[in-house]
Amino acid sequence: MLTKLVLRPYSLSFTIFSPHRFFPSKPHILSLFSTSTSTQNLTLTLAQTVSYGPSLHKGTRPSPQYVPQSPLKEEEAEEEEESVIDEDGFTRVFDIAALRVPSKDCFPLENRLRGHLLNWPRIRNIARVPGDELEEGFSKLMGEKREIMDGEDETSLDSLNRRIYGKAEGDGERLSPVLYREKLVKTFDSRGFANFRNLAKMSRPKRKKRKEEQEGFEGKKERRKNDFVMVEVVENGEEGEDLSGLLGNEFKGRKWRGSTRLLLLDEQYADKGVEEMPEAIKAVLKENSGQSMASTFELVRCKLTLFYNYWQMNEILEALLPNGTIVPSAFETVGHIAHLNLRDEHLPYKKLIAKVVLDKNKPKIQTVVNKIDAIQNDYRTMQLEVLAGNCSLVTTVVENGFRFHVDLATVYWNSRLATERQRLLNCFMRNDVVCDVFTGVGPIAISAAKKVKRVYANDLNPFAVEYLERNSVLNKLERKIEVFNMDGRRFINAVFTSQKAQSITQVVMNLPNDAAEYLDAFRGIFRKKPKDREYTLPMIHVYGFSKARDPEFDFHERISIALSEAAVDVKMHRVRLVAPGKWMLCASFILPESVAFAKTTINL
Ligand SMILES: C[S@@+](CC[C@H](N)C(=O)[O-])C[C@H]1O[C@@H](n2cnc3c(N)ncnc32)[C@H](O)[C@@H]1O
Repeated sequence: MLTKLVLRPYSLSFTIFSPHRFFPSKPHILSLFSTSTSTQNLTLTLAQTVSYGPSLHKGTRPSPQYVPQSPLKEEEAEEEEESVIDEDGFTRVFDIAALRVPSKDCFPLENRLRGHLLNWPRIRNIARVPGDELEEGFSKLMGEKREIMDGEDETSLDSLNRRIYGKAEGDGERLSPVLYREKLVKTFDSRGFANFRNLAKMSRPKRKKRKEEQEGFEGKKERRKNDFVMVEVVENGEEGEDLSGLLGNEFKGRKWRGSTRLLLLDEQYADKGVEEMPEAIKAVLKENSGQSMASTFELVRCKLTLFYNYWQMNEILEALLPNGTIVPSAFETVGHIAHLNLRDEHLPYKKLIAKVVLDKNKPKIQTVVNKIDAIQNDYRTMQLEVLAGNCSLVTTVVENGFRFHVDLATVYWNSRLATERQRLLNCFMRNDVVCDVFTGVGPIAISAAKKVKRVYANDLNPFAVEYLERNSVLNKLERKIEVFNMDGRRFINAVFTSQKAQSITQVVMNLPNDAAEYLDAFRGIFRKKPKDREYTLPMIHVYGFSKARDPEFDFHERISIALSEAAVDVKMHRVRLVAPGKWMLCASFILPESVAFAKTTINL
């Protein structure tokens, strides 16, 4: 139990501090956590002592301009048209240590230091250092430089110097633009502008860059759209003056290092010096410094920034929802639609929850809906409210290799029945003829059509029938499916009193609320047929719900009553628990001869 508390540090801080940080009134930008330094420090201290890995309650916030906002009252939340999440409020900066090494040495070292590297979810423990990539030709020269340092070849040093410093400008190679700028900077003094008239122009940021800077917050947002992590080296101020104004941010610091990589070290080494590092790291540094006079490995301090995109859905919702609220963690998906089933306590925050679900599951999820009411109508369609994303409820679902177009506004679909449909399909043989009485958009009928001889598929809902026809064509099975649009009882009567009856071997009745009561339609269906001939009596698969203590017994009773037959040999299968104590069952049995040839029939 203690561990659970420890893993949820936010609950500690929420209990201790005022909840006013979570829900602002208008404007509708939702932020989290107070910025009060003492609060933050205490939160950090608590969090840091109790958990490993990144957390919204650890690290620091990058911007000091954060303004705490007043709580969002429930009435206001209900009025809310659209929730906008303050994504910047989720940015956290972590101080970590890293070994900066030449890129070519990186992978062997990664293997060697594996146990000491940062092991945070979704964070690569190797990071690039922007702006230190080296041109191919130049890296050759760098190679030569090392040789020279070992005292092997002096002419290469000359060539390198000429290239870097323009020592023999005019007689040497042309300087690269970067090196040329570097040279200018070195010779720049208070009279610099007189000597180098173009220098001011060169150091002025390009128009596009300037525009981005002016846009500030907006510009940054654009840059971060798909980013979730950023690693920056914290340059040592003593190393040299900051030339970024002249040379651009990429050339901050004057040391030219060539292509390097950062091996991010475990968070426990964040503030440790070389002496406090584990032996493995010390050994690597020692070996390297022994190899040449200028050590190429160095221990550096880094800032690792995690953005809104990094945090998972539950982390964001835990931070945003009031303390004690159960965080909605699961949802069903139907094609591009995420289907929530929110509790009453979530309703004031429904748009906010939907926005997070959308953000965290894009691009697969494009629309987030919530079920407004229990399914009550004849067509078993759901009353849905679109909470986020596009409003289209028409989508395409792929199930067991078949594609189905569905419009959740007008037809029934339940992805949770996929396994059951597959189980049923496994019961069918090549020679079967299947009769699907409550077919919907055809998930059973269409997949069966691929396997069996023929399918008769029926539904009362004209929209479902339209989609069934479309889906038959979409899956190139329209020739094997005959479609009907009538009430289930009439349909049973119509097919079993026609020539088709001879061939039908399987009947599927998937309308769990009422299907058992439709079984009376089978009474007397063969009564007009000569008794001396042989008939195939179909296997019926009928679905039903039961809340009884013995659901099988209860459902069996209902079937017997509907068939007016005391004992029926039934095979029961529990499909799934649809609610606490409520089972969905499938009963399979061969239609009893006494029922098929009964003299009494129902009135249609
Ligand atoms: C639970 S859905 C099952 C659909 C399909 N078998 C599936 O697995 O997705 C029940 C279907 O029965 C249809 N239905 C409801 N009452 C009906 C009736 N009296 N006659 C025929 N179809 C009916 C509904 O329109 C709905 O498509």
